[in-house]
Amino acid sequence: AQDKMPFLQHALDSQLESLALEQVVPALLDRGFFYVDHFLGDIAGHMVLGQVKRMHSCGLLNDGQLARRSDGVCRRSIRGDQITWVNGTERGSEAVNFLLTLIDKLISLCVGRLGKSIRARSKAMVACYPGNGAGYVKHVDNPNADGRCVTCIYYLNKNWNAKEHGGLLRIFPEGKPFVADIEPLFDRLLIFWSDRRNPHEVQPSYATRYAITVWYFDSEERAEAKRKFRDLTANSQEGSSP
Ligand SMILES: Cc1cc(NC(=O)CCC(=O)O)nc(C)c1Br
Ligand SMILES: [Fe+3]
Repeated sequence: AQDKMPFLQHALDSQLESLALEQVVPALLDRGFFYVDHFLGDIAGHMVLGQVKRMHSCGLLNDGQLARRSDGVCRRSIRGDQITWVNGTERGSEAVNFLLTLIDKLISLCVGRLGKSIRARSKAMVACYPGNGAGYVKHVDNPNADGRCVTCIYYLNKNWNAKEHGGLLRIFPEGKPFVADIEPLFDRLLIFWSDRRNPHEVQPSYATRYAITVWYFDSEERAEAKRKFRDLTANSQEGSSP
């Protein structure tokens, strides 16, 4: 089927393959995170940005869901992003879908060498920090083996200047004497282990800050997490019946 593939598609695939094998895998194994600029290229990148802006302008991005405290106070300051979840098949998210297929290809090219069996991912979370100084407190994406093993974030912010706009993603690599400050630049793809190796925070943002995140599941860990969850709810059922 290779010879049937148009030249461009073939060239694209081999570019992704060398990105995966020569850059992503070594960086993830050595440092635990990696980012690449110009992932889609200007034209496709702008198409994704346009679709995200349209989602934002038609009010699709709601305030990030927060577990309400017992006193009902919603810690808006903890998480200031507005989000929506897309799977890419919705009308108006075709460019987002194209992005997701490329990230899927890139990750699938890496998994063999990462010693992980990644066969599934979350839907895509489209996030917007409105630029009112909101950020996201330091946290670990997957602190308790819920199955998420790799976090991929695609940034969409043209002419971002952290000195003026803040909004840095600061990663605190576990056990390392340094932090990594990553600017949320247009057409930048960031990949990192979702577990305790990479606590991270979004510093207060003073301009509109868009990002699209997907989480890839390690199938063993995911199955184990589901089993634990089933037991948990099963027990709680027993507990509740008189
Ligand atoms: C919903 C949700 C969002 C995020 N987002 C970030 O960490 C921000 C990354 C960035 O925009 O640079 N993390 C978790 C663990 C959950 Br859950
Ligand atoms: Fe996070």
